[in-house]
Amino acid sequence: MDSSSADGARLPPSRAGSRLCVRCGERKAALKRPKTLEQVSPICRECFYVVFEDEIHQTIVDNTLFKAGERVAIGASGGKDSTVLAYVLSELNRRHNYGLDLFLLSVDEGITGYRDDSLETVKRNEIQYGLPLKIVSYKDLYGWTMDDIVKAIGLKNNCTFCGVFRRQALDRGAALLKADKIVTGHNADDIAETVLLNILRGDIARLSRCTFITTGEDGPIPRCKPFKYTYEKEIVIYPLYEISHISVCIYSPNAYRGFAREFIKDLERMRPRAILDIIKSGENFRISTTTRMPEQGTCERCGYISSQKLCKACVLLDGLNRGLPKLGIGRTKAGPGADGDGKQRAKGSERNTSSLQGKHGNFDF
Ligand SMILES: Nc1ncnc2c1ncn2[C@@H]1O[C@H](COP(=O)(O)OP(=O)(O)OP(=O)(O)O)[C@@H](O)[C@H]1O
Repeated sequence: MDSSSADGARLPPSRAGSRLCVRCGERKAALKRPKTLEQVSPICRECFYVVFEDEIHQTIVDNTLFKAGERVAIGASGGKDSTVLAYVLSELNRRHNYGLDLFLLSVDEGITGYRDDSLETVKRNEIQYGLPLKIVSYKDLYGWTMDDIVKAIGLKNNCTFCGVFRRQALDRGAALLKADKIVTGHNADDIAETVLLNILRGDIARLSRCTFITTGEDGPIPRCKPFKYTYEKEIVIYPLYEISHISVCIYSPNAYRGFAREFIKDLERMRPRAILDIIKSGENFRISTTTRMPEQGTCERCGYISSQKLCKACVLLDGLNRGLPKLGIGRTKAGPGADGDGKQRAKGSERNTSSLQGKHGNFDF
């Protein structure tokens, strides 16, 4: 796979041959860990695998992410993060006897030339890792593919639909699997970006929860992020063998998140710790007691978690089915789920946390 984005991690050949790994002191150093460039570098490949996996195990243990006997659905997109997550989690489950039943769960958004390709990767992973795979599709769940939605609405707001539907589709797929938890491949870079984006949008509700390693404990199925402290650059250089499918969604304009991403990459180049520090800043934000937060309830129509009378997915679907696809797009004071008179559940909340255009339509996970 192309690891060029992990710039600086590999030692140039001349220096690689000349130094021993600072961890084992035996093998030749092969790379500088992107996360700890200055401190514990350079190390050999074998030691890199060990520290990479050990850190994830430690994150799982320190945060009590799982209990023995749980059924865990791995959100598997076929991309690098979730592919590495599926591999590492199945290894750690075996090695440390977590006692988990692991499943791959994929959402087929119906994006021709993108998701159909990456689903092939997930199908290969099903065999390679011996994990049962469940695929749920927007077409089956909502009657619309993303290709249909883009035809109806164009490229501008399509990420909003995709993000909202995917979130719920993962919940629905996990319910079909009778899963106790969903894990996703969101990594430290993703979380740092989301902290910044929520600050830039003044979205206090999301800012307060976007650094949580586990979310949705009050919802149908909690979600957790075992890669919360794992750097993207390390995920890129980790794979023991080729991950052939890395592609970018053909419908994602991605502009705003793209700026945040580039900004964080620049900071990381100057100071690798910057990513962890941004996450820490997000964690340490204290919300003023006068800030009223949205009240969590359930959607009157489909029963899914919602801070409005109707959940965002139902509002968006309503618009699509009524030929008014823009209904529910945008951030209105009344909010998409508000009833006719604009009444919300979030009494006087500073901001309605409805649709925010972003990588996945909002800056939540
Ligand atoms: N279509 C999907 N089906 C199942 N899970 C998904 C899907 N899309 C995203 N996810 C989950 O959400 C996580 C973050 O998704 P995102 O689209 O931000 O991709 P990413 O950061 O490029 O991750 P990946 O490399 O795994 O695609 C993924 O790692 C995966 O766990």
